[in-house]
Amino acid sequence: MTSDDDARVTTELRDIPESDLDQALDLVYLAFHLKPADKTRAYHRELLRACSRIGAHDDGRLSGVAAAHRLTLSVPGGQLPCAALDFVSVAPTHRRRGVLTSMMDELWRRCAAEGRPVSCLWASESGIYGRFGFGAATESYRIEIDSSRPLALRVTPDSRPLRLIDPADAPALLAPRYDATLTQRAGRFTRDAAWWRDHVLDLDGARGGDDRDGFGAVRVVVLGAPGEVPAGYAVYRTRGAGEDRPGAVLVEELEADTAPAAAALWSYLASIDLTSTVRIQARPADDPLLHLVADRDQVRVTGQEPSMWIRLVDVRAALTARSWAAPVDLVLDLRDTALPVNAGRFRLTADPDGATWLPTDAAPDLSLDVRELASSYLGGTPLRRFVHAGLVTEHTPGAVRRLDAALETEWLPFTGGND
Ligand SMILES: CC(=O)SCCNC(=O)CCNC(=O)[C@H](O)C(C)(C)COP(=O)(O)OP(=O)(O)OC[C@H]1O[C@@H](n2cnc3c(N)ncnc32)[C@H](O)[C@@H]1OP(=O)(O)O
Repeated sequence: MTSDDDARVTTELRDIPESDLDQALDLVYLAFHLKPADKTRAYHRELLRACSRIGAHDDGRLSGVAAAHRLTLSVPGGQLPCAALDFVSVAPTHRRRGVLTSMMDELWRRCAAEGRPVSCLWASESGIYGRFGFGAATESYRIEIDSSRPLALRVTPDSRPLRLIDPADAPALLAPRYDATLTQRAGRFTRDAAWWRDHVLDLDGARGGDDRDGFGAVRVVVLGAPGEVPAGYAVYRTRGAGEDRPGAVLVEELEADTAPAAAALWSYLASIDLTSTVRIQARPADDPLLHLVADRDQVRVTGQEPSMWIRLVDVRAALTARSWAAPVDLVLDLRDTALPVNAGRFRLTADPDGATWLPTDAAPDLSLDVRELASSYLGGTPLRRFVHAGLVTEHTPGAVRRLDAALETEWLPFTGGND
């Protein structure tokens, strides 16, 4: 026991009214040790204003904040309303006394009231959210291309023209190409024009924009003739060489509809004069780039980390909303301590036409926790990895293989670095 454990505080949970947005931001900056520029604060204010906002109060004073963006998440075969948790902060005077726990309970109530079967987040620390039933559901690679020499490729690049466009025109031009990725990969969010402008392209520089580690203004290159939906595009910034560092290209987003289109964009980015390295912040683990290069030593994976965590708030709604790659009929014994309404023994019957999730008394084929189910839900980590790790129990030999085959997706789920 530590002194942290002795006093759970009585927390009054209320909506944070618009008049208290600045007070809420002050608490967020206190918890995250931030001192943002005025335009960044204004950007955060607008983001927070659009969120569902939970305030924890102790003796009338704000001691905790949790906010949820109302987003739509792509899942295999469809899309689901999602509560994307953000701005989670508890005053240092009130930490480890159950404030976050009570805000999470309120979040579940709001998800049920608003019909949001899933919640998601980016974790500031990986140790926090598993206890609330979140599992890491998408993963991203950091990649570096050695562009001091031409990028050697095994496929012929798409020969259509590459054009630099005005970033202000990008939301309208890029949206159709991006939207096509929603059906291809789970783990992506639908975007409106404001989300493109402020969040993805950072046109006003409120997210750090023009001065990210010396990288300059955002550039947008598209592949394809004017008037047609681009076959691909890249959002990037560049930095000239300094005394102790090479000139570099920083890729923030790249989408392409075919391997030749991707090859054309990667070749372009790796051939910009006065740069000798291409840094890519977030790519899917199954990025074709890793295979289409002729010399794999030219492309290095420099980091690998969990990206988005998800929580199946309404397990039945989430499971019956996704598509299934193969028929499966199994009994699952599901643990869910944070949301016991999901817990129990259920028969999952699924095939490519749909799924049912019904309570049963039959003996289970598998026992698992809701957080492992979350990690596998989008087609990310196969459940057998958790069997190997001793976290999922297989009672019927072969059951986990059958469930993995049904959960599998053609492409791994991915959530980009700028979402
Ligand atoms: C989606 C996002 O916004 S991520 C950002 C999260 N916020 C931050 O990192 C800002 C700085 N930190 C904070 O504001 C707070 O410490 C928070 C929000 C992380 C935790 O809030 P608290 O009110 O202290 O959490 P609470 O008391 O409800 O703890 C619940 C449980 O989580 C555990 N826990 C809380 N924080 C952490 C942590 N950082 N690492 C590991 N475990 C943690 C507690 O020990 C407790 O465990 P128990 O149930 O076994 O006793």
